[in-house]
Amino acid sequence: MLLASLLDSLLIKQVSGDTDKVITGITVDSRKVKPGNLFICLKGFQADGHRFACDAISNGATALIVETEIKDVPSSITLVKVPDTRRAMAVLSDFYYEQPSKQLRLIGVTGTNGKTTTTHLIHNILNCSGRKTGLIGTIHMICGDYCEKTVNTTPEAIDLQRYLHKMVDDGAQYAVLEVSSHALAMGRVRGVDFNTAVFTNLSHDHLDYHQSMTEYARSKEKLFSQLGNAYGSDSKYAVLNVDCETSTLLAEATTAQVIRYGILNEADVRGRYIRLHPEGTDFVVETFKGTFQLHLNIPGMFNVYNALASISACIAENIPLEQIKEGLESFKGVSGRFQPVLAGQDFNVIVDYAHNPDGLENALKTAREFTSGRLLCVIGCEGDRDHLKRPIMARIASRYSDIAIFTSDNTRSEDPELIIKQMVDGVESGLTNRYVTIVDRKDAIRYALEQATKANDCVIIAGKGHETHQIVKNVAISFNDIEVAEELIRHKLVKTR
Ligand SMILES: CC(=O)N[C@H]1[C@@H](OP(=O)(O)OP(=O)(O)OC[C@H]2O[C@@H](n3ccc(=O)[nH]c3=O)[C@H](O)[C@@H]2O)O[C@H](CO)[C@@H](O)[C@@H]1O[C@H](C)C(=O)N[C@@H](C)C(=O)N[C@H](CCC(=O)O)C(=O)O
Ligand SMILES: Nc1ncnc2c1ncn2[C@@H]1O[C@H](COP(=O)(O)OP(=O)(O)OP(=O)(O)O)[C@@H](O)[C@H]1O
Repeated sequence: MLLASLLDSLLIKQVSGDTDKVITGITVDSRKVKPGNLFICLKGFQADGHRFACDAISNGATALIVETEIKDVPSSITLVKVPDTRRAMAVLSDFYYEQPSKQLRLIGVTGTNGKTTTTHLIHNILNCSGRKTGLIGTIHMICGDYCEKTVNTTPEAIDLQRYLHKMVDDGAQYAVLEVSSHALAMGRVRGVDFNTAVFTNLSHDHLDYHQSMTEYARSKEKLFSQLGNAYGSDSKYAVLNVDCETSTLLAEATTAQVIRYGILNEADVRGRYIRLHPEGTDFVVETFKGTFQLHLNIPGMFNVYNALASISACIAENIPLEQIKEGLESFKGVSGRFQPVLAGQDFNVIVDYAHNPDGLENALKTAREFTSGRLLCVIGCEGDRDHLKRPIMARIASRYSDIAIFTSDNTRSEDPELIIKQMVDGVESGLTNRYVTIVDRKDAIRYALEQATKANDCVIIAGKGHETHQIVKNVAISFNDIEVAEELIRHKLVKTR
């Protein structure tokens, strides 16, 4: 694309140098620059991208977007100064990739918990009903047979627009996206034209980044206030959880039509007569379009909410109820979300991605529903992330399980022992016999599995779900809870036979 026409999309800029040149791609990472690329200098959390301008030029960048002055730039390099490079990145990427969100029906899902599950449910319903749909989220970006691992829940604008463009190229009609609060606060989805925005819930998390729950809620609000603003166009829907009080704020923030779902309160889409069992859930779905009986293959009350959210989003998209039911009933779950480990043992082992207080409490309460024996919980708290949730999560783990094993989880630059100590501080005084501390995660899992002796015992390994690494001293080490548990169970079985 010609640089001059790309720059037309930016309202405020100061340009020096030639704009009559072809841009071969846009990037924010000097290490990924290819000849002819436009390099955008972003101020990050650890580094300032302006510092890498020279590296970008050495790797072949022919134009730079900057926010602050940089010196010694060769005259052959076009320099474009803007007030905010992050905003410019979103606008340029949207334009460079031919505004793909305008060519797809886009459903965005936000909330503290349930984004990955709900997006996968919606994705399954739409694809099963013959509507080609792409997905972008914490685990991966998928479109048809194509799958790419993702780094962030919601990618930076450049990657996000590239993924959407690929979906358009592949003939997708829909895209379903996880929209994190970080992404909303940083403008990663600026200019993205959502048709439907879904809210799951809001509870304590990410307070290292958002500072307060009010600020956290305000960033979620952006998705709903943005609805209908970008490109205007036809009807937009806000799908809100009526049992979560933040929904009131979101309903006030949006001009879109609201569809409310829930269990406890009156709603447009409501779950009734719920029967929970270890392998799943049965319930009746009452909607303004009709009522149907549903069997879900994923357990837990929280998954009833996720299903209701996905039903509401699909109703907003005019999908017939029979097709919604079919898509939900054929859904087998998401990797690392309340995933049973089946390695020949007679007790239950579950790997779950619960990594905040509400998620952990839900996971433990769900496990308790079908555990008449001992419930053991392996749990750690991440380093360099929200310190405040550490004692709360330990309190929940020791309250709802018979033995909580406090261990490490992506400790990053922090001392694992110190994180565990901060967790222990949260255990209620009467429950100090309910926990042990084992720093090494594999040893912690081994201990939990050794404690499970009866068929009605259950081990829940929480926090890392599908992840395939542990970040220790800022270095990623290969580690997967499911594989580790399987290996240890087989070893235990060999020993006991
Ligand atoms: C805190 C945060 O959001 N960090 C994100 C950020 O990294 P950063 O700011 O540290 O980047 P940096 O290392 O300071 O670099 C600054 C700039 O210099 C560039 N650079 C850097 C080095 C170099 O040699 N050359 C170069 O050009 C970088 O590409 C970047 O543009 O930019 C990276 C690239 O886009 C992101 O992958 C990274 O997300 C990290 C992995 C992260 O953990 N983010 C979390 C907080 C996050 O965003 N989470 C939410 C989900 C939360 C949830 O719901 O659970 C998400 O959407 O993922
Ligand atoms: N609706 C819900 N309400 C509360 N907890 C939930 C809900 N759905 C899932 N959980 C819990 O949260 C964990 C993570 O679920 P999921 O991956 O779907 O959420 P997420 O919002 O995508 O999380 P992240 O953005 O961190 O990836 C699950 O393993 C489960 O323990």
